[in-house]
Amino acid sequence: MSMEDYDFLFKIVLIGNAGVGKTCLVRRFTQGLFPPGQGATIGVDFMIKTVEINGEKVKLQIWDTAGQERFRSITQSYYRSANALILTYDITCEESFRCLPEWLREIEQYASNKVITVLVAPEVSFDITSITCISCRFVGNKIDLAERREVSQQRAEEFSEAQDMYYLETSAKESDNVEKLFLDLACRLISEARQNTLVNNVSSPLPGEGKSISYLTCCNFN
Ligand SMILES: Nc1nc2c(ncn2[C@@H]2O[C@H](COP(=O)(O)OP(=O)(O)OP(=O)(O)O)[C@@H](O)[C@H]2O)c(=O)[nH]1
Repeated sequence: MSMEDYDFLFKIVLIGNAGVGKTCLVRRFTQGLFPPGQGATIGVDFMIKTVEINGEKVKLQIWDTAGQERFRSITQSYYRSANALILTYDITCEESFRCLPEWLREIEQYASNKVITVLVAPEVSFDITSITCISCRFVGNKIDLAERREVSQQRAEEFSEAQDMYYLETSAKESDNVEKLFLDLACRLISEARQNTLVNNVSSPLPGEGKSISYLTCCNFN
């Protein structure tokens, strides 16, 4: 991969319970489609999309992790070199929302210790007292199924405010807010890179490759 290919390269990792729609969000963004009969992700998968933002080429390496518990030890190893995490739940599945504190604990334990956001004490219903994390997005997917909604927008907003996380509701199926999710995140990462707040990382090996590649997080500081 030559450096001339892009001005920035960011690694974004999607996490959240099985079946919330992580793969569909990634495929909607990278391929512009809603895959039929999507099977569960096994371990970790990744896709790349290069976008242009304000005349600069931004390469997004998007890692789609399996939500199933049995893959957790594999997926955890991908958090550390992430520049951003997208924590996803399904608005029609209360359980996927109730598991969020567990995911936040995972982030605290396994993500980069580079502090960008300090999250404060959440609502009493959750038992996390404080957490630090890298740039995080909190996403409620499947808003096309509004009639089956189990988690109100207000509840999700309260949770995201308590955690100081940016919140967005999406539909991978209808393509609602999917571009916005990734492009806003890319903009934020560029501005963080410019402020020199991102650490240089070495990415995990690509599937099928036994070696690490050089990971350029920000080559364009002013
Ligand atoms: N109606 C609707 N269904 C969706 C949406 N996104 C995903 N789905 C469906 O939800 C199911 C699970 O989607 P996936 O993308 O495989 O979920 P995942 O989070 O990647 O699941 P794991 O790989 O097991 O972690 C599939 O049947 C999708 O068709 C959406 O925005 N709207």
